[in-house]
Amino acid sequence: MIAQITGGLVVSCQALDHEPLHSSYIMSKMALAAMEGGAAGIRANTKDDILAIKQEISLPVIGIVKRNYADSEVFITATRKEIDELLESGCEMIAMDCTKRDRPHGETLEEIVAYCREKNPAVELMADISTLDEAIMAEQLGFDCVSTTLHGYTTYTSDLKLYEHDFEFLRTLLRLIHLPVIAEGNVNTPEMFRRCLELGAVSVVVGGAITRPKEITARFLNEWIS
Ligand SMILES: CC(=O)N[C@H](C=O)[C@@H](O)[C@H](O)[C@H](O)COP(=O)(O)O
Repeated sequence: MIAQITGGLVVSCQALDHEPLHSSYIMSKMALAAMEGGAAGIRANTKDDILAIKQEISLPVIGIVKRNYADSEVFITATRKEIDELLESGCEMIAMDCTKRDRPHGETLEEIVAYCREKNPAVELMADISTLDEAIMAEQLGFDCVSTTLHGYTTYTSDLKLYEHDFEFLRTLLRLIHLPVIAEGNVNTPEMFRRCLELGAVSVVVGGAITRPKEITARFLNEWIS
């Protein structure tokens, strides 16, 4: 999948159960619109959404399952249960939280990576990281690529945004990490997308700016109110 998305745009088509567009059918049509617009791949949440998307389009899919657990802050593909669901979805790549935070039920990241590799070695693995240390850990654990997904979304990075200081965090990863680096998180404009590729990101994942019309509407209004 990495070869297919290199130099291209991956569109994240996600709507959680509290969001207005929550529906596998709507996500499949979002994915179709993204494909017709020229996207190279799709990122999607849940087995049901991925199955619906795969019925509609032929693009490769990065699959995740977001699920909250009482005993952990990890919510993106946290345990073997989510890996099983994604392996049944037919997605080409699985993205999972690659932070050092404790996972639900005491499962470890090493165990989950080994489990997934054993069950289907053809499925590529993306490490969703928030810091440089976590990206280094992803290399040691044998992930196929890293994505900046969680930069700004862990308690210890919550005051940061990916685009700050001309994508300083992304530039640091590109200098020090040998795995392909994907830019993801708050890439909100075509200019930001271009900049990430110019800097050397292998690909860019864009979500809300394309597929979350509620957020887009609010952004327009915030411009006037503030
Ligand atoms: C932190 C987290 O839960 N990120 C999620 C990861 O799959 C999605 O909610 C984001 O939409 C995706 O990362 C793309 O980012 P943005 O929507 O900012 O372009």
